[in-house]
Amino acid sequence: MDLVKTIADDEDVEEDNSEDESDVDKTKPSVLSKQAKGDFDNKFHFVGNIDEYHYDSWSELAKYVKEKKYVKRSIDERIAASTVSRKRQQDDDLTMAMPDVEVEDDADHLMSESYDVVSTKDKKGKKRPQRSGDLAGVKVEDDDGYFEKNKQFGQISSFHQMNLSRPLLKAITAMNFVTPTPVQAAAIPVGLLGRDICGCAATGTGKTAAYMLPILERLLFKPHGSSGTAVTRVLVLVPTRELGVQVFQVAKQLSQFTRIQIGLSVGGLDIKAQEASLRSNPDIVIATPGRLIDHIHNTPTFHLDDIELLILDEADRMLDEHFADQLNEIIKECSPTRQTMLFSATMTESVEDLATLSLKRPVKIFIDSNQSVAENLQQEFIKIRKNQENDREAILAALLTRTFHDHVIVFVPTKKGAHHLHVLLGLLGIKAGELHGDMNQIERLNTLKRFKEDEYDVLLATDVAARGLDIYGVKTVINYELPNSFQHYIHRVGRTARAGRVGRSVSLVGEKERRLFREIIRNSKNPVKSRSIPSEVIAKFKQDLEDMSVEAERILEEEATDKELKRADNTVCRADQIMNNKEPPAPGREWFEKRGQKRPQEDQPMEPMSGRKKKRLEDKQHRLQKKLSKEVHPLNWRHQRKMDALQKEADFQVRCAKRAGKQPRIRAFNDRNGMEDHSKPSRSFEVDLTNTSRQAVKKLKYKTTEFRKEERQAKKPFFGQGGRQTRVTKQGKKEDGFAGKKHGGFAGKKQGGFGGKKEGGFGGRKQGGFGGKKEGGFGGKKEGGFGGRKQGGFGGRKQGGSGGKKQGGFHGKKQGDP
Ligand SMILES: Nc1ncnc2c1ncn2[C@@H]1O[C@H](COP(=O)(O)OP(=O)(O)OP(=O)(O)O)[C@@H](O)[C@H]1O
Repeated sequence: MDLVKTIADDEDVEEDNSEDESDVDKTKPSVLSKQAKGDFDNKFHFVGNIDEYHYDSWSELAKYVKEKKYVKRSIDERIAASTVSRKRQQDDDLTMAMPDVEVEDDADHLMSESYDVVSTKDKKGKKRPQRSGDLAGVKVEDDDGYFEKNKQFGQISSFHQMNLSRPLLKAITAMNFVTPTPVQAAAIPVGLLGRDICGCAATGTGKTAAYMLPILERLLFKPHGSSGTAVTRVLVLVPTRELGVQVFQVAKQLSQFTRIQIGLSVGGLDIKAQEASLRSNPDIVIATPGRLIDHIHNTPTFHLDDIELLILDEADRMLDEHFADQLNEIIKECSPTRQTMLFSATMTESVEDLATLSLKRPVKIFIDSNQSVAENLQQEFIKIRKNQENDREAILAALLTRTFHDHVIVFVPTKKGAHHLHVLLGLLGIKAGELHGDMNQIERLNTLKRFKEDEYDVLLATDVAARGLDIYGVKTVINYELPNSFQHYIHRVGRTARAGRVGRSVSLVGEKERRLFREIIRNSKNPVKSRSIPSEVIAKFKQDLEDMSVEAERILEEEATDKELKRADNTVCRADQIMNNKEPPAPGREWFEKRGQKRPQEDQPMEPMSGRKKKRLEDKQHRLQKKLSKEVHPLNWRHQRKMDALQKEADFQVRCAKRAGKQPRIRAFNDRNGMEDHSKPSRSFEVDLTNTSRQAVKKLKYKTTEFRKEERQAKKPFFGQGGRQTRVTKQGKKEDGFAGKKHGGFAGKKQGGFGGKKEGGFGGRKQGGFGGKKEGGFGGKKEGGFGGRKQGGFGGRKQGGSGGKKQGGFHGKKQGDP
């Protein structure tokens, strides 16, 4: 019998400290073991080097980027080609001129930055603000009782005190985060408690990790939603695409040792890849409002019903960008029992309103209202005098060539300006990239990637990069011109000196920007510096740039021509597709706002509509349908329109022919048409007969004469060479007649008559009678008779007969008979 062997006292026992994981698992409660299986990556292995932990989040992003094959040469390629040919030309010139002499550049000394004068500008009579407490400048507000005070705040000084799971702590170490930043120390414990947060912290203080860590911890602690199936439980809303991509990368890095799924839904990236990702219901979705609404409406199985955590990042910017309606729509779609965290760099009134609407008894964490620049930012300013405005390019070139060589972001006011500077600096040999709204999202992301990976030394950007962008190691921010407001300035210079690192900003200040300059000085805690570049250096760079301006123009023109050609090519391709494509195009994506029109919200009861309003709406729908059918089936639509016109004409002819075959009706005059009393219409005939007053007799006589005239006219032949009557009867005055005057008639061939083509009658086109378009009789449009529009007879509008408006007969307004 195999008994368990006991160990003898003198026996040597080999020490085995390793735990048998499977045994431990068996002793664990089932929920925990399930969690362990689900959350820890079984393929995980320890690595020897900490650098190996660093996660390449760009590769994760690759699936959302659909690379297009661009035929056109990139601007960098053009600059490189030009530089090579210029250098070759210069070498040739030099060899031809002085074959054996070594040339020393006289201007070499100008390249040394030691010639620049940098002086400190001290503020008069202003004391530096005092730091108070351990975490300077951090406040937890309890202003009006709506926000609750965070009692734990200030007690936490390390991530290990926060009860975070091991995979998260490991990721934090891998990202080289040693101690939490103030906003993280304050927000993470509150977030873990499941409380709503309204956070306000300056730019670059680590807000992303402050909300992402509690999210990840919650997902690890409670792996699946209440239903047990994969559902999207966390939604992070950000205002810009770049920020979305960045938050996605941070989230990926923090969750690298877990199995948490993260999806990205931002504009400009491949929509199909996003749809595929969202259909699998990732745990976290990071989105910009517009694209998210698109997916809610158009991606099957994707919805926000199971959202447990909603994050509104950079809320002030979202409200600035007029996302308010979209935000409301999204917030309404989320479950009302969710936890919400709102973060904003500034606490504006509209942000407070949003907080009141979307948060429940939030804890307000107020670190800094972003009213000053980072403590370790060195601010420098270069004065540009009125006559020096044209020197900005030369000054920038001097700064980038002599002083700030790499990791520089230059903020330029316009997209065009950024592009122009890209070419100029490129020709000077500076490795620069541009980032602005004229580029598509893929180009923008590529530029960012190349700047982050040190392929570019300088990033020329518009304000699109001013907020939220976190690029590791940016040493200098240069403001080519100061922005419009102090807030914008803080955001721009906040791209450097982030998370405790040092940085420098250099701003070119013109005469018109002096007011903002003074405001910056007033608000700066540290003394600022003034830099002046010697005039000979500026002159040298000005000359260099001037020499290159022709080449720069040529490159820009060449690029513009290429673009134009490409556009024309695209137009031809599209036209070709439309011509060849018989199939109706696939139905467009549904969207809640189209061309400024808001889609009626399903969850709101429709207001009762008045009859006129309803009619107008129906008409509009009808018109839209017509337009749509035109867009979708252009050929069918044209055919339909022709058929409608023919049908109308045929109906009209039938009606007229019927009328022509009948004797005109003898009617009593209805005094309702005259100026009589409208209140007693029914007995007017009797009244007329019995009324023996002088006025009544006169009137009756007049009417009888008129009636006889009409009768006589009616007896005249309707067909035949008719033409318009010179003497006008009931229908017209001078030029009209019932069946056209000169060229009219019902059946004329050339000059009137039925079916005449040129000057015909019935159906005549130009001067015809019945149905004639221009000078026709019956139905003529311009000078026709019956139905003529301008000078026509019956129904003519201008000088027509019966129904003519201006000089018409029966209903004529101006010169017609009654
Ligand atoms: N605890 C930490 N220790 C060290 N670095 C950190 C820590 N937390 C965040 N960082 C780093 O600080 C930088 C700024 O973080 P983040 O982008 O989250 O700031 P932010 O407040 O969201 O800024 P912005 O308002 O500009 O978007 C990042 O590079 C991040 O890696």
